[in-house]
Amino acid sequence: MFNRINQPSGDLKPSNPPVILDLHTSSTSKGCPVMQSTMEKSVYALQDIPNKGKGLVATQKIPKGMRILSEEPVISASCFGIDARGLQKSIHQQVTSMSEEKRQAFLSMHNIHPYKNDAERYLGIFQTNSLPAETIDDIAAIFLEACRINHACDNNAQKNWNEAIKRHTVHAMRDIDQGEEITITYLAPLKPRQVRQEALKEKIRESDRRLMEIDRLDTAVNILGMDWFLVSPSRTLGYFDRQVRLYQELRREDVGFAHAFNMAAQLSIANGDLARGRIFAEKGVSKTKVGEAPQGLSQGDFEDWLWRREKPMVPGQLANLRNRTTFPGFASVPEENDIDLVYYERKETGVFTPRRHWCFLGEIADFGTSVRLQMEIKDVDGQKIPLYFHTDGRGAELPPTLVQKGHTMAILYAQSHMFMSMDVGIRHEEPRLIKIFPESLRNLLAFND
Ligand SMILES: C[S@@+](CC[C@H](N)C(=O)[O-])C[C@H]1O[C@@H](n2cnc3c(N)ncnc32)[C@H](O)[C@@H]1O
Repeated sequence: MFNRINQPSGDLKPSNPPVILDLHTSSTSKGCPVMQSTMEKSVYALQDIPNKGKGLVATQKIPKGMRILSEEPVISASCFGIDARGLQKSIHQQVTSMSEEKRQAFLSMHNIHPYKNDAERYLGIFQTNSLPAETIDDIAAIFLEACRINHACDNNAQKNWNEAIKRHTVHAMRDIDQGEEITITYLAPLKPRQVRQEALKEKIRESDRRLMEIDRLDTAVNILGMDWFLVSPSRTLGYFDRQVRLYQELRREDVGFAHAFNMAAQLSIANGDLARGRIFAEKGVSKTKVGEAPQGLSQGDFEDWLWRREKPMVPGQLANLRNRTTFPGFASVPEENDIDLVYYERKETGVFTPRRHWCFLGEIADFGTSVRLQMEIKDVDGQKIPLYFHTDGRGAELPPTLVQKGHTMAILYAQSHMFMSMDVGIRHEEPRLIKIFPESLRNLLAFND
């Protein structure tokens, strides 16, 4: 079997003087074509690095925590349960079915293994460069850009396979200066499945502990009753301070996070501290995902939108796809674990059911199938979210001709779901509630207009 794949072995050849190559053009340099990354704007370039071959170098200052790249594999293979011949065949097939541009980029990668033919050469490149691409099962993969990152013991970036979006991501672990090489560590070996599962469970337990503490702090404020902001203001302010920190630790700077700032603003203003009140209110607003306010509405229609007043539909009236109450962006769909009374009402039986219809529209930006159909979809605000099919057919019930990039999904009663990876998206379970339009979202809105 091949080397443990996240530890490419090093050979220290002297290299040419540095040549900066923009990874985001389709130009070639020294027979080394490069691929377009998923990022809008590159923050790195491929460059010759003395004694290391090539590597990625920051083209601008990269702040700590920033996602440097997010990339899908071009080749992947299981490390276990396949013999060397089977692996070689699989890699060969994948390389020969690649586009010419990708194949050239693959062939320009480093290879420390001798070879006598194409199949051996492709396998050698795979073995020299592949990275893990599966959290649970042992899949290794080639990423044309991420695999160019060299090792350092004091690495400034961290690699990670993100199971929710099925992409390899690299984040800055500290501020990286312009011109500095981006490095990761190769040394963390893949741990046995049981250890990784336990680590994942521990991560979830830790996250649950923080969420429960946030909830307890909410309860503590509720117990104070109507006059919560007058009772022990500094202690109550401490509750919100703690909530904000917990949200930061959870990396969930979303609605709850903004709410904690808004509560701190109300508390400060009620106690005459207008300076803090204003700062907290501004922070609360800046942390809130703000969708577009509709343009060009009459005063009456604007007020209807503002207060979410619904006008009764007349029979035969076509739905207005621009109506954000009925067709909300992802930031406004209800959370799965909250009972949002804007969307749900309680029936006499005690069960909550949708009080009205809503339909989430999102254009397919990308899709793939491994265990199940999964997509990356872009909503009306341009937000990209993962969509996973947990239907009985795991997405196979959808006509393949319709599952195409650029087509638009319509999902009735969509809810947001937090996956184990902490990514937030849609977990879709009911085939009858989904429809695909063979049109871009932009075209649908244009037809609507
Ligand atoms: C995954 S590749 C990294 C990109 C590679 N430098 C290239 O030109 O494409 C791994 C190879 O890079 C080289 N390498 C990585 N880190 C190195 C280091 N710290 N010192 C020397 N060589 C290194 C070794 O040759 C290793 O086999």
